[in-house]
Amino acid sequence: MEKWRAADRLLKFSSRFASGTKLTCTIINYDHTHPLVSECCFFPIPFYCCKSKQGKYFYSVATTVHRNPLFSIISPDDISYFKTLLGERGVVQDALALDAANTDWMGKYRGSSKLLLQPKNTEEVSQILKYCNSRCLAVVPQGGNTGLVGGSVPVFDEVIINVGLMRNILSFDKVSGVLVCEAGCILENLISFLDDEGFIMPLDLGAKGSCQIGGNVSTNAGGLRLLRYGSLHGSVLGLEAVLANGTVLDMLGTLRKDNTGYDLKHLFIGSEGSLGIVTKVSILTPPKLSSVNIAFLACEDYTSCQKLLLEAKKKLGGILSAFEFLDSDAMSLVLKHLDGVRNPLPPSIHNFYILIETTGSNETFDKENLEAFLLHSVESGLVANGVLAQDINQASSFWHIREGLPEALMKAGAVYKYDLSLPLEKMYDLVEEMRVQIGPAAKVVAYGHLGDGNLHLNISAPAYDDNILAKIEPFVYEWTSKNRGSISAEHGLGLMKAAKIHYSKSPETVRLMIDFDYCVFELLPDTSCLDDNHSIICLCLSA
Ligand SMILES: O=C(O)CC[C@@H](O)C(=O)O
Ligand SMILES: [Zn+2]
Repeated sequence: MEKWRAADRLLKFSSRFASGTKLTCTIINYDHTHPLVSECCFFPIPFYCCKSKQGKYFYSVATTVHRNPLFSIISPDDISYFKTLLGERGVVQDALALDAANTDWMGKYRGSSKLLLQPKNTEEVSQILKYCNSRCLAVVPQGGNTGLVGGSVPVFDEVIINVGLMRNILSFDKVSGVLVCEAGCILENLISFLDDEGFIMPLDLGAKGSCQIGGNVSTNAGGLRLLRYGSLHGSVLGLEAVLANGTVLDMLGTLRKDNTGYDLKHLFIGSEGSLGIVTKVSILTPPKLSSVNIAFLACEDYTSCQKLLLEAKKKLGGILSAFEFLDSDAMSLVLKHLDGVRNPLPPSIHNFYILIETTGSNETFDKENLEAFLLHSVESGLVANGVLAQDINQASSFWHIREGLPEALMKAGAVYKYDLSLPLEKMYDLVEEMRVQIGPAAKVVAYGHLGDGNLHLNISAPAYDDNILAKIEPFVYEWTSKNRGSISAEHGLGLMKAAKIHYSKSPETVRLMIDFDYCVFELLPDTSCLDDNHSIICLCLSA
């Protein structure tokens, strides 16, 4: 009987979910003979919790190809209900718009939703969720759909709820620097609003032109300024969220200090929409500092990059606002595939490139400080070559090299993306070992936020190929786990890594997450559980 334990546990969990909850399940290292899992081992499978007419809960499993017939299909009555609730504009059934919403930014994950809903306020979000819950309609929350791990698109035909029409800035307090806004605000719009007010967002990332702040918060997006301003767990002072059953949770505080009980907002930051839909956010923003300086440097070895980071922290201190790196393969790729990009340090290609940004309030001092740092780094042999941006255009051309990498990779062909946190001293060992592991079949391209230990390991190949994938995984996850890294530094788990959580979280931690979610939220989030044999059963809430 031992061998049925994983499946039994799955069954036990299923009775805990609200009827209509759709889950994705992957069973790893488990006996293939159980009827439940025999056909679906090693694949994420949709898993539905249903309520029978007698009120008894049961589960039903479909393969990745077949949709579970027990799960409700959108009916004309549902459409009428949503049109009455949201108006024509809020109910999108147009094929082109749906295709865009069903497909992730990389074109790698694709759902088949027939319905996209666009609520205009929290009450509408609440009504939608209450209705979908009662009708057994699966939903998937979506922001700007810029995610890289398949977390923002439907797995099958879930109703997509996009809060993009909820884009009002509700208040801004100059003295405290607290901005309160709706979840659908585009990050770049918030950045320019704050710029006019003399403030900045503590968050900046390449996808700023289309990502939404609700999605940023739900995925705990890291980005380029984390080194200076910390993670969103520090900057987000409050939020409002709607649970799967329609309950609105008002946690929209604007206070820096509030020690009254558990700080529940933190559960929503980074929970990838699994606990509910974030509808409003209050965020602490720092004042804009007048002097921004950027240097683009080259190092010949990874040890020098690490030493340079330490020196930068010591010599530039509080004004250091970014420390990004790319290796020579990343540089070659960006030069080849992005129009108008040129190497600021011609003519030769160096092994590593570092972008250092300082942000301060004393223009003369800050510039001289960075110049002196650069000079000293060249003299001491840490830096092979370097250049300081002379104007804003040159500064943005430096940033373009780093921020343009995801786009350059897309242009180069197929790409396998890994977003890892690793101890700094080990980080580049993985890249080198991966090169040996992969051989000539693909290019291993490394870049990332060196200042906060976040490596973006990208494997670029002419086309997707299972043989290449088999060389990458589970090697990359095992390596990361062995070195006590995280398999998701800032992109989240999504569909890509929901089943891999055990590489970064202990069985006890994962089990606590699940038990907690059941007790408090009466649902299961995008997470995993372990059976008693330490096989992994991963469950990922889509509704
Ligand atoms: O392309 C990637 O792997 C990382 C994307 C993004 O997080 C970045 O830092 O540019
Ligand atoms: Zn990043």
